[in-house]
Amino acid sequence: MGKSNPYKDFVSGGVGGVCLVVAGHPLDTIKVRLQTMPPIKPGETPLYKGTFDCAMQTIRKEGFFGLYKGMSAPVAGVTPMFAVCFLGFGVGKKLQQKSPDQDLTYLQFFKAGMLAGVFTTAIMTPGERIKCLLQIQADSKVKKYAGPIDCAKQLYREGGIRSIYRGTAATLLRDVPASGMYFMTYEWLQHVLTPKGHDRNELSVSRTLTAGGFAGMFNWLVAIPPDVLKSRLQTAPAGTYPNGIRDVFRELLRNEGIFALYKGVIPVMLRAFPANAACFLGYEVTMKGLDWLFPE
Ligand SMILES: CC(=O)O[C@H](CC(=O)[O-])C[N+](C)(C)C
Repeated sequence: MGKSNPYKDFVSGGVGGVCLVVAGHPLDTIKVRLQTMPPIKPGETPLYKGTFDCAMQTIRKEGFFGLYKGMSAPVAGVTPMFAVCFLGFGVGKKLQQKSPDQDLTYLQFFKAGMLAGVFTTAIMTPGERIKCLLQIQADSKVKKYAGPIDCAKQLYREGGIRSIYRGTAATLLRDVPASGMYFMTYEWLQHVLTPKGHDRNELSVSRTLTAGGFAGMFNWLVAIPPDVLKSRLQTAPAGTYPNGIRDVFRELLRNEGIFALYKGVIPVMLRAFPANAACFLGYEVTMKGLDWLFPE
């Protein structure tokens, strides 16, 4: 990414977000279902044996578009969220530069990414709460929520704005370090993959996809433990965890052990690469188009 312009960052980030959702939602559904399936007692078989089984059961019972359940909420939420995220990253970079052409260190990119994580929380938290609740409604006969708007209304009726924003601390815990990792990895790989004597703006599609895909995977390496806690907190009935994420963590350690923090890691990683490769490609292509239409 070159010099940042807040308007262009915002628009290109939004396009990146749409690309990310379309490429990644099916595996996100599997991830949430694996993370929130009921714990098994000795002698019982788990609801899903793994990623493949969860995908097959979903397709068999709900059709292929069962994997796309709850997608309208992320498209509506992820588009502005990625717009704000890339805007936040641009602001974070600008705040650390003494002149617009000054190169940043990787630590500075990490800090700019952390700021992006803070920027996105106001949109991310309700979006994730609604998305997770819709994704775990597997059976259409016992559907509690008709869709994202209905879900938001019911949550508001039940517990006001606090209910809609349940999981804010968990979302910050996930996204601040993860966003730092995300942007730092992308910047680093772009630098590494740019051939000597060339400009990073000339980077090929395949190299942009590679840098974006790995940025997504490194983001999730950091994000997945708080994400497991967040998904459980956001989908539990009201009052289950009076002390929030700490209670979820204690319960998880007691009942399932530390490795449960990496539940759903396979679908997360399978989704992370294509989704974020698509996201950064969407961002870069849009940015190039905007630079062409509105040169600085
Ligand atoms: C945790 C998360 O939402 O990660 C985003 C990438 C993805 O795979 O969805 C990146 N970011 C946290 C920067 C929004």
